[in-house]
Amino acid sequence: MRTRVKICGITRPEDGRAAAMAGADAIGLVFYGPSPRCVTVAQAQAICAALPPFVTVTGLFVDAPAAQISSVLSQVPLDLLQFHGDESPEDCAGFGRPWMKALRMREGIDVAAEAARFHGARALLLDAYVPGVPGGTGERFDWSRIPAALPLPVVLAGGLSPDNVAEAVRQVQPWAVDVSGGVEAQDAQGARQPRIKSAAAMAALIEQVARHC
Ligand SMILES: O=C(O)c1ccccc1NCC(=O)[C@H](O)[C@H](O)COP(=O)(O)O
Repeated sequence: MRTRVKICGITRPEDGRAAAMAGADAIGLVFYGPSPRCVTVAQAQAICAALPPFVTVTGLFVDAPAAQISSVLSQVPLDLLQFHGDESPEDCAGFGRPWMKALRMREGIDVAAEAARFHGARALLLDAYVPGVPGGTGERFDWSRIPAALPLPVVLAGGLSPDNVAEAVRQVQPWAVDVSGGVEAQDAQGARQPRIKSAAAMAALIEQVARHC
């Protein structure tokens, strides 16, 4: 099975296109105000317009009001919703669109029970738990905590980069990997630039996935 790749936190049309050209299966658009990667509807529309076909556009929300999600859905051609907060299964299913649920791997979480609870999801996205930061943390979690047999496809997230994604794919064999900070551009001091992706890093990550899945 080929492991799919989603590049999350795209904020610029050229980065969406570069992700697609590098072979990304999906991109993520963050509709969460406090995120440094948040996009407006107009920015999201421009990114979508720049994409070739067959790239899944995912809209990410964190405990957003239903009216906000509906408003975005009426203006942006999202293929998939990603719920990254404390949404209930009913909240997630309320839009008539395919969706996946992010689980932050806090101490003691029962992933199998959560999978049963969110059985209507297309996938479970497993991400690092960092108190106070819902996502895009750049942190890894202990992949051995993922139960071997889950009833839903697993999207592995959290601190992945071209340097560790091969190990992640070998160890976890997820349906997909989801990467944000690990493919961001860096400034002269090596600090990540959250609104800019590195085309070279995206290509390197996708090549690593292709070679090791
Ligand atoms: O990217 C964000 O800023 C973000 C903010 C709030 C909730 C979720 C967010 N990102 C979700 C993603 O799907 C990321 O790809 C995932 O958390 C992994 O991020 P990273 O560790 O930086 O690769």
